[in-house]
Amino acid sequence: MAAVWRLVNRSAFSSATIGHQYLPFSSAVKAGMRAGQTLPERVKIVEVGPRDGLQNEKTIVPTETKIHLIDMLSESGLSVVEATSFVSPKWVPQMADQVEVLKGIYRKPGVSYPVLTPNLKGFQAAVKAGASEVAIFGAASEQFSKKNINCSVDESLRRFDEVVKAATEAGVPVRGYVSCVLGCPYEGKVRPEKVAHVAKRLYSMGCYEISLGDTIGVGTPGSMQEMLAVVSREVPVNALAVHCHDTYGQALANILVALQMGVSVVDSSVSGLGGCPYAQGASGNVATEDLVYMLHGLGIQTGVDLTKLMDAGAFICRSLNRKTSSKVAQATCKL
Ligand SMILES: CC(C)(COP(=O)([O-])OP(=O)([O-])OC[C@H]1O[C@@H](n2cnc3c(N)ncnc32)[C@H](O)[C@@H]1OP(=O)([O-])[O-])[C@@H](O)C(=O)NCCC(=O)NCCSC(=O)C[C@@](C)(O)CC(=O)[O-]
Repeated sequence: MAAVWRLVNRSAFSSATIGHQYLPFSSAVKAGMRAGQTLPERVKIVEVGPRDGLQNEKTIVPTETKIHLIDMLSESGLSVVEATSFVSPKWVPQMADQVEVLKGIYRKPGVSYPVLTPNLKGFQAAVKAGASEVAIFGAASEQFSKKNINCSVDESLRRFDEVVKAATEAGVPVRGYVSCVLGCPYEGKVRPEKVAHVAKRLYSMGCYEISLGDTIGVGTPGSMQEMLAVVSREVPVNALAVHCHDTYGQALANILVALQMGVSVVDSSVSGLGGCPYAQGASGNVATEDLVYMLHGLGIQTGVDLTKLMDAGAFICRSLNRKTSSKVAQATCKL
C-alpha cells in the first residue's frame, strides 16, 4: 500500500488527525496484519507514568503536579492510571505524598487508579486513603527482590498472600507484577520457568492480572516470545500484561510480539518517563504516545485521544524541565 508520509507542522494536528493522517492504515493493511496473526481488536493500556515514571525522579515533584498529570491522563481516555505507591518513604522518597495524591485526584467514572502495596502495612494505608485497586510486585530474580523489597522471592510471596487475602475480604482487586522477566541487573539472564513460577503463584493467590516486567529493557522479540510461551502454559494469556522498558529500543517490537501471542493489556508511561530506583541504568517504559500511535495504526482500539495524551506528556515534561522520550511527541513538536 502506498502510504502518504507527509510533514505536517504542529498546528495541523487535531485529535482527529494524529494517528490517522500519518499512518498507512487502511482496511487492506488491517486485513493483511490479521490474515495470519491474531491481533486483539482492543488493547487496555495501563498508564504507569505517575508511579513508575516519577518514582525515580531525584527532585521531589510537587504533589499538585502529580495530581494534575493524573487528571490529564484520565481525561485523555485511559481507563487505568497507576497513581502512586504505598511503599516506605525511606526507600522511595518521591512517593511519600501518596495519601495526598490519592485524595487530590478527580476520580473519573470508569477509570481505575491502582497503587502499589508491597505488604500488609502498605495495603492498609492504601485502603484508608481510598484506594480501590492495588498491585503487588514480585520478581523472578532473587537479587532484584532483595534490592527492591528487601526480602527473598519466597518471603515476598508470603507477604503478598497476606495482602491478597486482606484485599479479597475488602473487595479490592489486586494486580500482580513480576519484574526482571527478560533479564536482571544483578543476575543477568532469567529463566522463563522462574518467571512462570512466580506468575503462577501470584495468579493462584487471586491476582486478576499478571504484568510481566522487562524491568531493564534488555528483551528482544525472540526472548519475549520464548518467555511468553512458557508463562502462558501456567497463566491464561488473557490474564497477562506486558510492561516493557525501552532501554535498548526494543519495547514496541516486544509488545507487538506479545499482541501476536494473544496479550491485550500493555503497560506504558507517558513521555516514556521512568526507570526503577533498584535497577540502575534502566530507562523509562515505552512511551504511551508511541504505543497508542502503533496500536491505532494497526486498527486496534484503545479509547485514548492521542492529542490529549500528548498534552499530558507536554505538561509533565515542562514541569520536569525534561525532553520527552516519545518519538511521536518529538515528531509532532509536542515537547
Ligand atoms: C517493602 C519495603 C517497605 C520493605 O522495607 P523493610 O525496611 O524491609 O521493611 P520493614 O518491615 O523492616 O520496616 C522498616 C520500616 O519501613 C516501614 N514500612 C514497612 N512497610 C511500609 C510501607 N508499605 N509503607 C511505609 N512504610 C513501611 C516500617 O514501618 C518501618 O518503619 P520504621 O519503624 O523504621 O519507621 C521497602 O523495601 C520498600 O518500600 N520498597 C519499595 C520498593 C519500590 O517501591 N520499588 C519500586 C517499585 S517496583 C518497580 O518499579 C518495578 C515495576 C513494578 O514497575 C515492574 C518492572 O518494571 O519490572
